[in-house]
Amino acid sequence: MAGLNGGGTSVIVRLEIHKELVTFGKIATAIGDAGGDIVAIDVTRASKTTTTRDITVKVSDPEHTESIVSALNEIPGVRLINVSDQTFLMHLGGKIEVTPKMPIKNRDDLSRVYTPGVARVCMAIHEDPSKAHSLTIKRNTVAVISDGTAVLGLGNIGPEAAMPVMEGKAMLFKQMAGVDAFPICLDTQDTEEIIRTVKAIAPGFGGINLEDISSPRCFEIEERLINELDIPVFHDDQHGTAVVILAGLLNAVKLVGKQLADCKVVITGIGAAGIACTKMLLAAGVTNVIGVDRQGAIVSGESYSNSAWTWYSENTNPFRQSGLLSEVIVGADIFIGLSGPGVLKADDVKNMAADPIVFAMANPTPEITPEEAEPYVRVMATGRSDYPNQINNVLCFPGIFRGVLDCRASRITQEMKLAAAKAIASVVSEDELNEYYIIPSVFNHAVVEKVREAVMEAAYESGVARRRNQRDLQDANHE
Ligand SMILES: NC(=O)C1=CN([C@@H]2O[C@H](COP(=O)(O)OP(=O)(O)OC[C@H]3O[C@@H](n4cnc5c(N)ncnc54)[C@H](O)[C@@H]3O)[C@@H](O)[C@H]2O)C=CC1
Ligand SMILES: CC(=O)C(=O)O
Ligand SMILES: [Mg+2]
Repeated sequence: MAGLNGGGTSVIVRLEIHKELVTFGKIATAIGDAGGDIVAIDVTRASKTTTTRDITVKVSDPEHTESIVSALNEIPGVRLINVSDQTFLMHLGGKIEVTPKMPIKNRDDLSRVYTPGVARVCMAIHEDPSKAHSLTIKRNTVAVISDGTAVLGLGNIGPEAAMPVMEGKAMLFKQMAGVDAFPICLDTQDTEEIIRTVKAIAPGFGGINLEDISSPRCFEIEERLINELDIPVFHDDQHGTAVVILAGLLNAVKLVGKQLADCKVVITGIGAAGIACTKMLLAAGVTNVIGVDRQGAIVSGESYSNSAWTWYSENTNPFRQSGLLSEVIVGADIFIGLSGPGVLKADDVKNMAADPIVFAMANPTPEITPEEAEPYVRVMATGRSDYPNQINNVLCFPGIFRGVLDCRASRITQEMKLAAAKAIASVVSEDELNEYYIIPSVFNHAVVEKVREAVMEAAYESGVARRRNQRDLQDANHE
């Protein structure tokens, strides 16, 4: 099982090879024997006696790299010059940049994009602030904001360490949906200060994507910002995840011939994602949801210091099942993991109802690996890109923000989220649906467009869209 490095990591090994002492075949065999998979070879320098080659090798984790390096070090005639990790190389200097939309070629251009010409545009916005949507980057720009307290499943690693994830989200926003996104990591974990700061920077943005902020603080932060700002605020780990889980489940239950509303669902990790996912399932008609955190199942009648869990205990687990995950999982149709590595055991899957559906979504290491679950599971999904059925909020946030920016929605309603889930599920046709394909690929271009359309439609229906659509404009012309 690949660890933090992820299954697709590769390293580039630079070797100086003494031609008379060793053949490349011997080197390739040594790498192969150590379990490395050579994916590319480049000659970077050659002389009469030596060649220098960059060999790109797929590895599973840092220990694997070590064993390949020691195998190479033992070959006479080979000198190891350098080992570089491609993942780190892709992060050198960060992953995104700001580029102007037009060049400033002369003084005339300068006087338009900057002073004095810009002043007229400033005053137009001053007189009618809604013009900021059409005359500034606000129209197409989202802030991706984290305090670094719940970064992936890595925990409270701080704002600097959270940046690579936020930059990654910004890349995905742009590549998938053409949305310009700024990664912003705050050096405060104080709820009031976060709310104040986000409100203070909001004028330049058309939407706020909160990311990797730990629960229960994330609930208050999001709720207050939704109520106090007039642009959509969306905590991706809650709602993006819940939308994609529902999309996956709609297709998974279809495949196994069950009705979602009749299923017993056990969710482990009752934090940001677990609570939002539960709310989404309740909205979709599921009644028997049991939440399990570190101390066991959440049951009504118990007292919880976390107010979100008090709500949870009053609205879930109708049969008041108590105990550890291994107890409440018995007879469950669906397991959803939003907690941490290795929480679900193969025996637990064995004890589920027929045709078990397991979504083990902790990142980067899931609650159970597909290999462990394989003998007993019918449908298996993870949050990772190196296994089939990747349930990841990247299937939701680009399309949902594309939709809300395009119709200038003031908020994202439950109807818009349900519409997004159904849109994602609909990308997988009846003919295509199978155990290894319940959710479209992240690279399926149909996803963003379908989510955008469904979200805009629901926004108009919910009355939160502020930009008149074509239908309204036609009606207005006929009035
Ligand atoms: N695949 C995807 O798209 C997404 C996956 N996730 C993953 O879900 C996990 C949780 O994320 P958040 O809800 O944002 O974090 P969070 O910090 O708000 O909540 C995590 C919850 O899991 C509980 N937990 C941790 N270890 C546990 C264990 N061994 N047994 C039972 N409960 C345990 C914690 O007590 C906490 O209540 C992370 O691993 C994250 O990477 C989160 C969002 C999206
Ligand atoms: C995917 C994601 O947002 C997370 O694991 O936190
Ligand atoms: Mg996240």
